Amino acid sequence: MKQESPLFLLGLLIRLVLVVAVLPWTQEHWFLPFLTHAPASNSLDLWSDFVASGGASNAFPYGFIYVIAYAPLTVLGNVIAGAAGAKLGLGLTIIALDYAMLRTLQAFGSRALSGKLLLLYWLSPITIYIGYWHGHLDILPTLLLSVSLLLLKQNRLPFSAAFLALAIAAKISMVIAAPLVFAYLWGSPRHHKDTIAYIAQTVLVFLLAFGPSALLPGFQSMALGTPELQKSIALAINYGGGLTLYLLPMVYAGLLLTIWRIRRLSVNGLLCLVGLVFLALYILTPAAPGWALWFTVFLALHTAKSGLRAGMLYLALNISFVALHLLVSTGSRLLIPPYWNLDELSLPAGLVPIGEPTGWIFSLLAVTAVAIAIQMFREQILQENYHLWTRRPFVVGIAGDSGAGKDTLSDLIRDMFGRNASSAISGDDYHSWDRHKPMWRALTHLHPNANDLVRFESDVLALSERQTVRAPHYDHSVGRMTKPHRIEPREFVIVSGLHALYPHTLAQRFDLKIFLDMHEGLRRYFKIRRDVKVRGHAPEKVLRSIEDRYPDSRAYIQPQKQLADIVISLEPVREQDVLDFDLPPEDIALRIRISGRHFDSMRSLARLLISACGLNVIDLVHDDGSFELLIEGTATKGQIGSVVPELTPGMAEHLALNPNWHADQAGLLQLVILSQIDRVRAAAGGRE
Ligand SMILES: Nc1ncnc2c1ncn2[C@@H]1O[C@H](COP(=O)(O)OP(=O)(O)O)[C@@H](O)[C@H]1O
Ligand SMILES: O=C(COP(=O)(O)O)[C@H](O)[C@H](O)COP(=O)(O)O
Repeated sequence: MKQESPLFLLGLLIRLVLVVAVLPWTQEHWFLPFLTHAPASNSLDLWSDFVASGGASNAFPYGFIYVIAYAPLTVLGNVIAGAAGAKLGLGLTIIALDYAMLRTLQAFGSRALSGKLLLLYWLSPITIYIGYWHGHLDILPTLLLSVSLLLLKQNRLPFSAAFLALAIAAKISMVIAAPLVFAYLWGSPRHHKDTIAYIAQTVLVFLLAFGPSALLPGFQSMALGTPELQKSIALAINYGGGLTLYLLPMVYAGLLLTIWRIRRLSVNGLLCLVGLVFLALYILTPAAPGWALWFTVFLALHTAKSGLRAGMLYLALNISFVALHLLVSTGSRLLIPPYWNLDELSLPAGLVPIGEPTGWIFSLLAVTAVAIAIQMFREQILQENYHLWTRRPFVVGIAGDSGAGKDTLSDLIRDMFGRNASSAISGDDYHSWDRHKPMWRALTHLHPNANDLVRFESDVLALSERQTVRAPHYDHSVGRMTKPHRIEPREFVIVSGLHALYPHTLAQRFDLKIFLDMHEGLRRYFKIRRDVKVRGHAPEKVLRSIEDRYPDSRAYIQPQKQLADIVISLEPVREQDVLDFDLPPEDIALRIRISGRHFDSMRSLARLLISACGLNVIDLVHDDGSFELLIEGTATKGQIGSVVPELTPGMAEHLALNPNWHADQAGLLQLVILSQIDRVRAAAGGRE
């Protein structure tokens, strides 16, 4: 075991002492007799055989998943050392599963959370009470479900589905988590298409894992006939006249609707909702103490990420839970002197309560649980930055002169987030006339009046409000308007165009405003090569149009630079390279010059580019707080991708499953934009 920290050793010591020194009533009267009888059973129907041998009819309402997990060490211990060995074997199995649970929780969070989870989970009075004093075996389904959610976070969907199925096969009540997982997948752009397959895999593995037990009469009567499922409607408001309001189903439906409303839930948000569902199940039904473990793992994770107030609430919940169940649930008896029977404690007789003391304690527990639920929902769902700006798209505006690289940068951004999470709209599609119209003798494309900026602005605003638009389309290969095309609203909307930042009301709507201020010689090089080779123009016509457009560029394009959050310029390292229009672009070494006002986000990028990619990065911070960053050198796609987790840890769930990172300055531009989007995310109230 890797956890040598004092807190871990303390938790392990407490567990070992309790395993040795106390015998829980549930284990003594139910679980140990059933598990030690299993080898003697002469049929697969362990449950019928056990009852026929005089065992309790409700001793082990669990299927083969539980038997496979808990029987080996229990039976081995029984063979070696009789009842004491069986108890030790079962106790060690619970500790092993508990340790796996701790490691799974630590895998969810960053390293900083590992220490907190030792305190919040490994030393939680709830987890110790349930597993070692009350003796319930709920750690198994809880662990299986948590592993399923961790695999989901790691995008390993088939394995996640399998573990979800095993969790439900282990404990049917776990099924209430399944619709939440399915709704998360359905609302996620990166996993939407995998939802049906995930559900099918879950059902298939469940049938394989649960089927063998479910076919056995003994299991049916012991496990399926129990009143457990009835408990889910136990708390109801009866209005009379046959009208009853079932509270748990109502709360559950509300949480499911929350996922539907949020559209793009993060895994953190899903974990929070699963924890809330289990918390509601515990508070709104006469739940067995073991059910509290199901929500405790999620509350521990939330508390580890939250602050002191969450910690105090979590402590109050733990204390009230243990106090309540020491009074109302079976416990243990001591196996060492003075051999006290502690399986049922009660308050001192002299205490004259007002009402039921346990009622007061349970009410305190319920109030604490509701307070935690509200805080979790607020912090992990409402405030969680994912929700803040997945309610509306994140809109990036890119302006610049003709040939400055607007469409190229738009594609580079979409390569990071994926086409199913990003949409693009181009100002070129809003030219007022086709290429060969006589109007172009009076106006250039750079003049605002030569473009339908009213419709351009209206369509961009519609997309930013999550409305689908039918945009016009200008086909550069033929030089005229063709069939309009649908643009769906996605999480990221990339707006590029000569006048993208020109309408002030439009510029205010952008979350990130970029101006491309390409080196003039390089721009001419790129524009001539593109307009001649791709758009079919004559070289002399392109050169003439560059000159003719210069006044409009100064009047309408360049002023947009002032509105930009960041100005990006591409420059040739060797000026003479761009004079040779026949020189292939890949032979031209480029340098990126960035200027803006938010240098902090650029500082961490600069540091990473130097350390991880060995690039030459010079940063200049001016007296007015603005900065310039010069980046020169080459980087492989692998280096670009390797920088991302450290540069923008909070962006992981927004990126495509397999982002298309580019090499060299195209990849560097991707990192610059990603770090700027992350900066805006953090400023919008995000954390991490
Ligand atoms: N960062 C870049 N790296 C390499 N080539 C670029 C880059 N930006 C633009 N180009 C090239 O310059 C030409 C014009 O780019 P484009 O994106 O069409 O500009 P705009 O959309 O601003 O008119 C294209 O041929 C493109 O390949
Ligand atoms: O200046 C531009 C704007 O496009 P961009 O910013 O992409 O250069 C183009 O010349 C016009 O769109 C007309 O296109 P065409 O020259 O094909 O008629």
